[in-house]
Order: sequence, then C-alpha cells, then structure tokens
Amino acid sequence: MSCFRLDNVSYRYDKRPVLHGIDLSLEEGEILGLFGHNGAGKTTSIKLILGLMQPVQGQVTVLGGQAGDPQVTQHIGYLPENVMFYPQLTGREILRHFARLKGASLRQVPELLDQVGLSDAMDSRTRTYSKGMRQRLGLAQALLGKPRLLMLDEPTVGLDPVATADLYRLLQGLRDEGTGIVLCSHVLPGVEPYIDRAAILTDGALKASGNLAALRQQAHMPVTLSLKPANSVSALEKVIDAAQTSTGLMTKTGQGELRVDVQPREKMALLESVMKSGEVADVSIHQPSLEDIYVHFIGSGGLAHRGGGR
Ligand SMILES: Nc1ncnc2c1ncn2[C@@H]1O[C@H](COP(=O)(O)OP(=O)(O)OP(=O)(O)O)[C@@H](O)[C@H]1O
Repeated sequence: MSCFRLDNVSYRYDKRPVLHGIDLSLEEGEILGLFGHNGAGKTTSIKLILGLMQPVQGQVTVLGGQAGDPQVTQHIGYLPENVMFYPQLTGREILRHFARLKGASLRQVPELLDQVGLSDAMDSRTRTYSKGMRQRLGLAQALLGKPRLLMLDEPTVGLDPVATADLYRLLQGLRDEGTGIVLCSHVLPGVEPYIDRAAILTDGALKASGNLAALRQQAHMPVTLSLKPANSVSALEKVIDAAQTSTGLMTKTGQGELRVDVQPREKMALLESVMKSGEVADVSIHQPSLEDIYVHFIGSGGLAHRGGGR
C-alpha cells in the first residue's frame, strides 16, 4: 500500500494558484526528498497530505484512506519547520501531552526522549532548551505512536553534526522497518546519501522525480573526470581532443589536474583513449550531485524565486 498518493492535485490560497496538477506518491519503506525553492509548495503539499486543507482539484490518498480521517492521521508523524513548545512545561510533560492527543502510549515517552538524546533534560522546562534540544523534542513528538508515514520539514535545523548523523541513522532504521518518510531540506549535500528518491518542485509544479541515477539520465548531465597528467597537461589535452568525444568544459585545476566534462555514454570511450595514451597518471570520476541536479531542474532563478507574496 502506498503511504500517500497525490493524483493531479492542485491548490490555491484565495484566488492564487500555488500547486498545479501534482502527481506524486510514496511507498512503504522509502525515503523521499522533497525539494524546491522558498515558496515552491512543499509545505502546502504536506498540509494536503495531513488533511489540513482540501485540494481544489485531484485526489489525495493517504495510507489507503482519506487525508484528514482521524484513523489515518494517527499513523502520521509530522515535524513542522519551526517547532514551538510551551516554555513552562518540561520535555516529558510536553511529550505526554502530545501522546494523549495522538492516542499513543505514555510508556513510549521516556523511551523516545532517550532515543533523541534528551534523557538527561526531560525534566527541565523547555524554556531552558537550546534550539537543537527543541528540535530533538519536535522529532520525538513526530515519532509518537510509531508512525507509518513520517514527514519532516527541515529536521536537521539546529542539530550539530553528530546529532544530524544520529537522526539519519534513526530514519534509516525506521525506513528498514517499513515507515515511509518525506524529508524536506535545503541542505542537499546532507540529505543526498539518505534518500531513495527526490522530487523537485518549482513554482507549484513537479519538475522531476526519481532516484538520482534516473534524474541524472533525465537531465543529460555530464560526468566530470579529473585527470592527473603523467607528463604534461598539454600532452593530455591533445589526447582528449584526438579522442573526438563530445567533451564539454575542460579546465586546469590549481593542482595541475585537468577536469573534463563528458556525456555518460562517452565516458568509457574517453577513458580508454587516455589510458591507452600513457599520458594519464591518475583518474577520479565525479557524478553530478543532488545539488547539481537540483540547480539543473530549478534553473538559475535562485533568489528570483521569492516565495510568493503571502
Ligand atoms: N496561509 C497562506 N496564505 C496565503 N498564501 C500562502 C499561505 N501559505 C503559503 N502561501 C503561499 O503558497 C506558496 C507555497 O508556499 P509553501 O509554504 O508551500 O512553500 P515552501 O516550498 O514550503 O517554501 P519554504 O521553503 O520557504 O518553506 C507561496 O507562494 C506562499 O507565499
């Protein structure tokens, strides 16, 4: 069963359209990275899956039921982008409060606080918590009731590198047990090793979705070879020119290496030519990163995507 399916979903705030015909799904035991510029529509998509709003067109199916149905919602965990808690209550009191609201067992509370590294601070008031500690408490809240669908908006904000690594380990464990996970993040190099699939939204439309290999193929993005010359850069350049592959950008690095962009289908032919020539001492191959793929699909808009006028 899919954790969720959006079929041709559109949404508008008042009269302003913000999502346009989105088709997207998440399977059990899968981690989906949901990416897009500020105002692209990521949070709006999540709110539709949570059933907080109804689409103006299309259908949202969650865990085989209807978005917003309490029977469905109790199996969803959600960490919003900015977590806020009552400052006078302790971490334990807050989590017990959310557990009651969600109908989750109170026995889970100390266990979850321990899992997110708050066992020593669980009886301190949250006004004494650091940003990272509040984020951990938010995460514990999202994990209440062992959700089958977990949606995390910028979960690593405020977490130090060790806590970030712990978080991703925790998510991988949940994924292996069958939880479907949506991760929204602007820290693309951080999430890249942990996602199974990426979906890229721009201006409310789904630009691309798939695993990284499929997205690289879809984008026809070149692979970059870093070649260390055996003799000289110029001799190596001649070999590359003679190989007659459709190489793109060729640049010399400060370390005396040559970086060459080549289409994936021609990579082996070019490597064979340079290896045969004896002009190369070492080679490393760089695939386009998630960030490269994202920039390709989003375009160079950057700050031009202002996130709309709320
Ligand atoms: N409550 C609201 N009323 C009116 N417009 C809204 C509201 N919430 C969001 N919007 C608009 O909807 C669009 C999508 O916003 P959304 O919050 O889904 O983007 P996002 O991708 O989550 O952005 P960010 O990365 O900045 O969190 C934006 O243009 C935003 O201004």
